[in-house]
Amino acid sequence: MVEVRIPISVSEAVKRIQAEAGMLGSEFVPLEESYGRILAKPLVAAHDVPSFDRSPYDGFAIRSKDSAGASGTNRVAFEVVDHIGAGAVSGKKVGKHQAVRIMTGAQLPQGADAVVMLEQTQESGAAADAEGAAISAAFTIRKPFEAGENISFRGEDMSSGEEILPAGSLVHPGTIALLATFGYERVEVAKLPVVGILSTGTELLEPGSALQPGKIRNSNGPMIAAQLRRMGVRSRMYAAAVDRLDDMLETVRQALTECDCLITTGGVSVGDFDLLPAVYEQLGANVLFNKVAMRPGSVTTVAVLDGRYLFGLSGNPSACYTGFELFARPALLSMMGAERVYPMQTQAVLGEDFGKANPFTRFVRAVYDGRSVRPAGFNKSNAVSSIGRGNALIVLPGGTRGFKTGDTVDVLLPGMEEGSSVWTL
Ligand SMILES: Nc1nc2c(c(=O)[nH]1)N[C@H]1C(S)=C(S)[C@@H](COP(=O)(O)OP(=O)(O)OC[C@H]3O[C@@H](n4cnc5c(N)ncnc54)[C@H](O)[C@@H]3O)O[C@H]1N2
Ligand code: MOO
Ligand SMILES: [Mg+2]
Repeated sequence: MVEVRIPISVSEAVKRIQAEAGMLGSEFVPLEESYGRILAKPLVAAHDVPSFDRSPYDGFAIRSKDSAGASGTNRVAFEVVDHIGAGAVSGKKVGKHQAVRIMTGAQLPQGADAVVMLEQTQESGAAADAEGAAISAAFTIRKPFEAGENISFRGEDMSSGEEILPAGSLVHPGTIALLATFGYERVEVAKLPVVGILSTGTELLEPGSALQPGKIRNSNGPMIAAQLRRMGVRSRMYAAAVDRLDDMLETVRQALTECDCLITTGGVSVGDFDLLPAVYEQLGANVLFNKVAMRPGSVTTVAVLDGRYLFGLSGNPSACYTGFELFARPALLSMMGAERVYPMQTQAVLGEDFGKANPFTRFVRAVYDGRSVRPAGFNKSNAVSSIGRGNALIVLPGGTRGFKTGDTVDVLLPGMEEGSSVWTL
């Protein structure tokens, strides 16, 4: 008798998995190695940014009150008493009708409360500064300035003590800029899970091998390694396992002593050589589910043993890809305390009819161009082409109807950093 499995919804599957996520703890890494990691602590501003009032323009720092009454017919003149670039601090205090020639980023001199852009002045009386560079000794303006005009104020970006990012944030290039701003040489980030990958199937050959009758090359193993890498996690690749229970059990047992999580592919369905169900049983693992109301990947099985996840992804490549993004990735991110564990979602206009109805929720490998989305070709569970061509997954809820060109559909965007091929703005 073939085992009858009861399918659960995708969201119930995600919920059961997420409920099991244990935290991995944290470690310190050098700033330059923190890219792609998850912050273990909130990032709090250690000082005001900017930490001094500064000029946002190349121009002249003046006292605004001296500009009162300036107009096209009544130009007001200033004497230039100093000349500073960013990094320099003027020792002068700006007095009545005086100005300091100041470049973008330089600290505002004492006494000044406004900056006149170079373009807003008419310069006269050329002279030279200490280094011999030409400066204008005087200039006139034709409009009054308000106190605070053209000033980048201390603390306007961030004020000391303010929480800028919560714990669980992904360290992206902008985060690196923040960390550097506050002088972090080392950053406290979540430990990375050690993730094992075991491809199962007597039919599997390594990518370097010539094809043989009845055999195929193992594409799931390298694919999962890359899916992990895309989220900053390195993997431990186990040699593909033939479909023999004792060997497989031994490899899985070994892997569980070395890894926080083991991802297997293949052998989770009801076939005579689908041995993962027996492996889970022999290990005494707690199987969270073994059937999900989704296509592809309905046979995806997830179990836990001693706080370790066992992801039994389907052997079919499209199902394997989808199962990783929907189930394994969020779980691994939760182990790292990440804030945003689920794939980026959007909605788009369907660019092609999708006639067939299906009672299960479908995840169709697709190409998304920023506006519309269309299936990426041959789209069966065993397809490799559509995962290779696609950059998105169309989500078609289960039901009795098909979908038409122009329908608005939900879209998942794994690997957002890959970007778009068209400029949509
Ligand atoms: N009688 C039934 N048969 C099947 C059912 C079912 O419910 N009843 N489910 C089907 C569905 S749905 C799927 S999906 C597959 C799942 O199969 P398994 O997860 O058990 O995986 P395998 O049987 O090992 O392999 C399936 C398929 O994928 C190829 N494969 C396996 N590993 C890899 C790899 N590392 N790289 C590339 N391709 C791989 C394998 O050669 C098979 O062609 O079961 C259906 N059957
Ligand atoms: O699990 Mo299968 O991929 O639904 O076709
Ligand atoms: Mg099978």
